[in-house]
Amino acid sequence: MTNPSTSTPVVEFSQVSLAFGNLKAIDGVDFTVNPDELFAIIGPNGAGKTSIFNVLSGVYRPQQGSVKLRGQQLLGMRPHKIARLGVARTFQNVELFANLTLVDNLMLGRHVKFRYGTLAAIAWVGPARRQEELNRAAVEEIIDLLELQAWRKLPVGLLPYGIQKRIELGRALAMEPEILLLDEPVAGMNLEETEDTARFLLSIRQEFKTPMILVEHDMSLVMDIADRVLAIDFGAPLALGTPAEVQSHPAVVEAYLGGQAAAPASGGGS
Ligand SMILES: Nc1ncnc2c1ncn2[C@@H]1O[C@H](COP(=O)(O)OP(=O)(O)OP(=O)(O)O)[C@@H](O)[C@H]1O
Repeated sequence: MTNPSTSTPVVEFSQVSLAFGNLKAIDGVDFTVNPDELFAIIGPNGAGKTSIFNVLSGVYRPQQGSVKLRGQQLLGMRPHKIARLGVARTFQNVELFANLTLVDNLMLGRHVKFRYGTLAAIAWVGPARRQEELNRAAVEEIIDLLELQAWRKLPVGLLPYGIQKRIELGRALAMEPEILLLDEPVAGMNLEETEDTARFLLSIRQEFKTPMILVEHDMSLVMDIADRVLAIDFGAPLALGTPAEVQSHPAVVEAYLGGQAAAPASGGGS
């Protein structure tokens, strides 16, 4: 596409370093995420993947570097402001309102982004009413896309784990994010649930064109669906490229397997 707004990177993460005392959680990490891109970050336990998400969402403030969302500097902004600008996130552990239903959880995702004046909301007039109709339509579209129709009635805390993870994905999507951060979306899932999740992530990209950053230990998922992969270890970048390039990169092989065999294999426990 030639439209400049679509060729500008959505995320520019430049020379970011973050230390806790002597421990370098992120050490000179650089990457960009392009519109429509499904970008993955891999690395052994403690490599710094969640810290990168925490920097992107404003939870951690790095000592060095720059983090831009569509050209706008995010460093120094509070997490709720960054969320409202369009950085949405799912967590390693499901974080939903357990007593609320699917629709209410998704509507809360909308309300993070699309607020209106308190008076208008109380009086339920004009823009507030119109916005709420739009919110509801958007939520129904997500329920259809993620095939969640069967799970409308019960509080989400009573639903199977894999469904809760899917609802959490739906809630992040309900914010119509500029970028979706997915922290181990298939952790704890069986093979069928993992394959479903891969399918839903590809559908999200196709239908909503939402750029995503995926942090995941399941290498077969990353290799199957990511456009580009960044591998890190001890906070520092090891390799950046297509899944095939990164999988066979000597530094990546060394980090995962001590150089004894070829490439991060499929399955967890990386
Ligand atoms: N708030 C903190 N205070 C001190 N150290 C921290 C903090 N957050 C992260 N770290 C450390 O920074 C390093 C990177 O942690 P991080 O959670 O980002 O790794 P990760 O790649 O996400 O690991 P995992 O795959 O196990 O989730 C680790 O050594 C971790 O102990």
